[in-house]
Amino acid sequence: MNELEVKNLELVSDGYYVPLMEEFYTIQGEGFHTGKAAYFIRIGGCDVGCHWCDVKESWNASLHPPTHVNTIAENARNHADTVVVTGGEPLTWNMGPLTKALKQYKLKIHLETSGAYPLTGIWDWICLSPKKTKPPRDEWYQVANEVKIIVYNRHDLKWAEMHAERVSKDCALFLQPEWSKRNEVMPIITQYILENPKWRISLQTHKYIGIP
Ligand SMILES: C[S@@+](CC[C@H](N)C(=O)[O-])C[C@H]1O[C@@H](n2cnc3c(N)ncnc32)[C@H](O)[C@@H]1O
Ligand SMILES: Nc1nc2[nH]cc(C(=O)O)c2c(=O)[nH]1
Ligand code: SF4
Ligand SMILES: [Mg+2]
Repeated sequence: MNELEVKNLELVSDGYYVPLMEEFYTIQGEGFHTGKAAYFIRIGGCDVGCHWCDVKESWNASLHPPTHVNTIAENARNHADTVVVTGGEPLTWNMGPLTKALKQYKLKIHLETSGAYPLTGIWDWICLSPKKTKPPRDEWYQVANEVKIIVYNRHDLKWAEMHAERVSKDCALFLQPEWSKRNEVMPIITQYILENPKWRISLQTHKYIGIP
């Protein structure tokens, strides 16, 4: 690490600054809230290591500028009443300060997480997307509002059921094709949902319509 990278990591250590990769106003493309306008806040830093991750540029936190949570909240308030905090893995960092700053403006705060790290922050909606390389910590199962399993092959359906058994009874259950395997896994998913209708399909609709 060079001097600048070390300095950046020092700034983000308490959660008042976060490594901000990008922020953008778009339409939620996945899961329960698909189709809803939202302001996305993408935070850098992740060492979960999914080989098919579609934002690998987010992984190295020190490449993304430490940004004060009040600046992020100020930007967000001008766009939509819902923000989606994603990454990277946002829970790499203490999410207390960022969620508190967003709440000043009465924004609804949605989270995309793997659940690999401790729960911090105040959330209105939690999408838990478990990963085999670093499975969710116990505390995430009771608070997840939806679980979204990425299906890369047939074995992921067994993996999906393991998580379905652990979430609350109101938790919505989604199977989402891994993007590069979508043509192969779509028939497997559709057949599985017809036989197991507690599951729903989640497509990455933003990729089909060509928006961020
Ligand atoms: C990029 S991740 C960031 C948030 C967090 N690290 C996580 O994995 O939940 C956002 C969502 O995209 C999903 N995702 C990432 N790469 C994907 C891919 N190649 N195909 C389908 N979904 C993908 C993740 O499972 C997660 O639900
Ligand atoms: N439109 C849109 N919807 C999304 N839902 C989850 C996303 C993510 O990368 O976390 C995402 C994304 O990157 N774009
Ligand atoms: S946990 Fe999320 S951001 Fe991290 S590698 Fe996996 S999909 Fe990508
Ligand atoms: Mg995405």
